[in-house]
Order: sequence, then structure tokens, then C-alpha cells
Amino acid sequence: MLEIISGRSVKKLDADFISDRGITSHRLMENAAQAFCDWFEKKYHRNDRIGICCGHGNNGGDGLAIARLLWRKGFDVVVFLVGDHDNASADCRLNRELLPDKLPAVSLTEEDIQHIEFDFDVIIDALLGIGVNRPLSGDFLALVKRLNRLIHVNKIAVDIPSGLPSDECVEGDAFIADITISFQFPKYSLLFPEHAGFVGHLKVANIGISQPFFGQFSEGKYYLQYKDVAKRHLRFGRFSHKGDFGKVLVCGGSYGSMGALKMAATASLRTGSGLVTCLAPKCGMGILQSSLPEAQVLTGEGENELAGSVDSESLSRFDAIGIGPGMGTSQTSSCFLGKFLENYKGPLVIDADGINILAKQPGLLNYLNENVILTPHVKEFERLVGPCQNHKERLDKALEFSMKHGCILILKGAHTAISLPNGKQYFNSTGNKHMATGGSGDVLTGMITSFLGQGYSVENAAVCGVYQHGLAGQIASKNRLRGTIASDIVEAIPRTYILLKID
Ligand SMILES: NC(=O)C1=CN([C@@H]2O[C@H](COP(=O)(O)OP(=O)(O)OC[C@H]3O[C@@H](n4cnc5c(N)ncnc54)[C@H](OP(=O)(O)O)[C@@H]3O)[C@@H](O)[C@H]2O)[C@@H](O)CC1
Ligand SMILES: Nc1ncnc2c1ncn2[C@@H]1O[C@H](COP(=O)(O)OP(=O)(O)O)[C@@H](O)[C@H]1O
Ligand SMILES: [K+]
Repeated sequence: MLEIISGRSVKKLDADFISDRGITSHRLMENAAQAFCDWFEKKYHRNDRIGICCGHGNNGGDGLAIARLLWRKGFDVVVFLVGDHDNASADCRLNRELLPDKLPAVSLTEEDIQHIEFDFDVIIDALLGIGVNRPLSGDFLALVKRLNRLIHVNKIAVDIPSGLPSDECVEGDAFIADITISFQFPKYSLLFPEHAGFVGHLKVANIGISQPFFGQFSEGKYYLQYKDVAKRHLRFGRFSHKGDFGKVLVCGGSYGSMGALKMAATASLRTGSGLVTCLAPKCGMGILQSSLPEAQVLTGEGENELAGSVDSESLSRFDAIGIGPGMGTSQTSSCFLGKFLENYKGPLVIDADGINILAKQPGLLNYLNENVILTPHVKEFERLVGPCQNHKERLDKALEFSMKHGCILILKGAHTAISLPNGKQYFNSTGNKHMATGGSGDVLTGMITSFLGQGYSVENAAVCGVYQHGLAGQIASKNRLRGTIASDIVEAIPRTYILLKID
């Protein structure tokens, strides 16, 4: 897991790391530049023309070191200097002195920026990093605006697109990157949807600061990695039987929305549940039995929506339950949910209309507890907690909600955030825009319910479900792109186990 540290703590972390390991700050910058170049070399060609724009702080220092390393490898590089280089940071100055004599380095004034020709295949932005402390102005703003207007150029930001603050939402302009290479961990603000247009594709480059070292600076925010997820999985033995893989119930569906329940149930089966039962209104019987023969179907009292109640003894037969997909928010469904929450205290996922009902009947929030996982998307979340100004506020409120109600809250989207009652927040690194298609949230519900039923802790079920759901989305969309549908994500779930080397 990568710790996400706020910008204000990074300076202290760097200083402590440097004194602890007896290395110089120049060495750390060299590591960062080397990590960038290792990635760059694999992607670009020696005949690409590369412009590197460098400010006067350590981000500029990174840019100058990158220029030197690429030049030595035979790349065609030009450096542009902006800002107050007479008062540059020590490592920026040192890297400027280390530039080879023949490497062109041009100082730009605000006036030059308007007229100079930028004829490059690649622009590398090393103007400002996490030290940005005010909106862009003067020559920085002029250059960023000019670069943003260039077309047919690959634009890469070093650490963070210049102008974006590391932990807050941007005010004013910032560099618009196609790719951002962030050092050691993704800076917090790179995960905000408001910044997606600036960040482009996000990559994290290791610069050699060990994770245990980061632990001392932990702020309880983590970026999920493959290896953290693989080790959370339970292993099953040669003699495992259906019971070991768990009996789960998925409740929901209503007239015209039975597909949501079907997708959640299929996802539970594909995630490995031993037995999956659907609880649907009567109108769902034929649909579910014929479209999903592997599942059992129970029908409640209602014809077109779930009605009445199910007694606690019947519910306790299941190892875990997922409720909400397609269930509607009518008075009848709301009453059903209320009685259900009264009667069932086991591992539970509440999604979709289940959440919408909680928003309409806040009294039901009293039933939330440490066994419950809520999976709202942004709109459902705001119905629950009220409108938020920006994603940062949403993330703060998600954590507050989780701590207040003692349950896990999964705020879905790109970089889905999993908030835990102990104050930790995990951010997902898998998934892509092709998952933004009707029903993909129902798939997540089915997957998490399945993990709960298999005996995973609520935290591990949430983490494995979210990460693997994103992975399934990536696999499903590889050859389908925007033609991906939720059923493709379900179909891809088994292949995520192959990638994770878990049988
Ligand atoms: N472990 C790591 O993460 C490592 C990090 N490293 C790198 O260091 C970078 C951080 O470097 P940094 O602290 O020197 O700050 P940076 O962003 O270059 O800004 C410089 C100065 O610019 C100024 N300034 C602020 N706003 C401004 C504005 N709008 N317009 C104009 N000027 C503005 C402000 O000074 P001021 O003018 O306020 O005196 C500020 O101090 C980091 O992003 C990464 O690339 C790696 O090298 C090694 C390991
Ligand atoms: N751009 C994206 N990047 C990564 N994951 C995404 C993206 N857009 C959507 N998703 C994922 O797809 C799912 C969509 O869920 P949801 O909005 O509830 O869909 P539905 O209500 O149609 O079932 C979530 O798990 C979300 O994280
Ligand atoms: K930058």
C-alpha cells in the first residue's frame, strides 16, 4: 500500500529520510529523475523532439536532472527556464550547473513566451511541483496557457501538473497533462475528479523511499496496490465444499429493474460464492430462474416490488446479504428495508435504492453497524449527507460518515474511496472510464457480498471487492473500450483471480 502524505509533510519526510540514510537531497532528486527517465525511455524514441520547462524550485531541479539524463542517452532535448533562477533552490542550481554545455537552455520572459516557437513532440512540465502556494500568474501562467494550447504534442507532468496544489482543489489555471508521473505516491489532489482533465493518465514512480519509512508520516490515507490485495485473499483447500465458499442472499429487483439483481447475483457466483439465492418480488421469479439457473430464487409478498418482511431466522441462514439493486424507493420497498434491517444483523452490503431509502428515512441509519458496507456513487452519497462543494469535501464527509455510523462507506467513481470507521481511507488504483455503464455498481455489490459470504472480514471484502471489480473492468474493456457493458465485467471476474494468482 502506498501512503498518501500531504504536501506539507513531504518536506519533513524528505529531510528525515536524507538524514536517516546519510544521502544527499541531490541524490534523492537524482533517483526521481532516473525513475522518470527509466519510464520515458521505454515509451519514446531518440528522434522525438523534447522540450523541458523548468521552474526555480525542486520541481525545476527534477526537470534539469531529467534533461541531463535524457541528453546523455542521446535524446534531442531543449530546456526552457522560467521563474527566478537567481534565487533557485540549491538542488535546482546544482542541476543547472550540471547541464552539459551543448544542451540548449533558454531563459524565457513573459514577452518571449508569446512569440517563441514550440516545435516539439513531447513537452515535459517541471515548472512547479508540490511547492505551489498561490494561483499561477506572470510568466508561469503565460507559459502554462501557451503550452495548454499546443496540439499534437505529448504532454507529461513531473510529479504534479504545474499549478495544482497537492491537497486542495485548484484555483485558476494549471498545466494540462496527458500523463502525470508522480514520485513515490500519488499526490492527494491527483485523485480528485475535478483534476482529471489536468492529470491525464496517472503513473507512480518509485524513488527509493521505503514504505516502512513512510509509516512514521502516515495520515491514514493509502493507495491500493496489487500486492496488498493479493495477501488479503482467503485460500481454500482441496476438500473445500459449497458451505466454505459461503451462502449469500441478494435482495432487490422490481418490475422493470430485475436485471440489476440478476447482475449482482451473477457477480456473486463468478466471485466464488458456494450458493447464491435471490430474493425478489413475485414478478422476478420467471426472469431470474430462466436467466440464472445456478441461483435459487425466493419471492417475497409483493408482486412488483419487495413487500412485507422476512423473519430473522430465515435471514440468519445466509453468511452474507446484499440489498438494494433495482429495489425501488416506494413506501412499500422502504418498509421492507426497515423490517429487514430490524431482523438482520449479519454481514451486509447496502447499495443503490437501499441507500436512497436510507437518505429518505434517516432514522434507519441507526441500524448501521460494523458489519455493514454502503456503496454509494457520488449522487447517492450526496442524497445521504447533503450537497458538497467539491470532491475533497465529499471525501472528508465520507470518512466522517463512516466514523459516526461505525460502518464502511465506499464512495464509488474513478479512484473509489473506501472509508473505515477507524479513520483510514483506501483509494483504488484499478478501473477505468469504460466501467461507467449501467449495472457496473450492481456487479460490485455482488462481488463484495460474495467475499463477505466466503468469510472475509468487512475490511478485506471491501478492499478485495473494489480492487478486483476495477481489474475486471480493465480486462473486460481491453478489446471493447466504450462498448463494454456490465455483464462483460461479470464475465471477466474469473480472470482477475488468474492475475492475482489465487485459485
Ligand atoms: N519526495 C519527494 O516528493 C521529492 C520531491 N521532489 C520534487 O520537489 C518538488 C517540490 O519542490 P519545492 O518544494 O522546491 O517546490 P516547487 O513546486 O518546485 O516550487 C518552488 C517555489 O515556487 C514558488 N511558487 C509557488 N507557487 C508559485 C506560483 N504560483 N508562481 C510562481 N512561483 C511559485 C515558491 O516559492 P516562493 O515564490 O513562494 O518563495 C516555491 O517554493 C516536488 O514536487 C518534486 O518534483 C524530488 O526532487 C525529490 C523527492
Ligand atoms: N471513470 C471511472 N474509472 C474507474 N471506475 C469507474 C469509472 N466510472 C465508473 N466506475 C466504476 O463503475 C461503477 C459504477 O457504479 P454505479 O454508478 O453504481 O453504476 P450503476 O448504478 O449503473 O450500477 C463503480 O464501481 C465505479 O467505481
Ligand atoms: K510539474
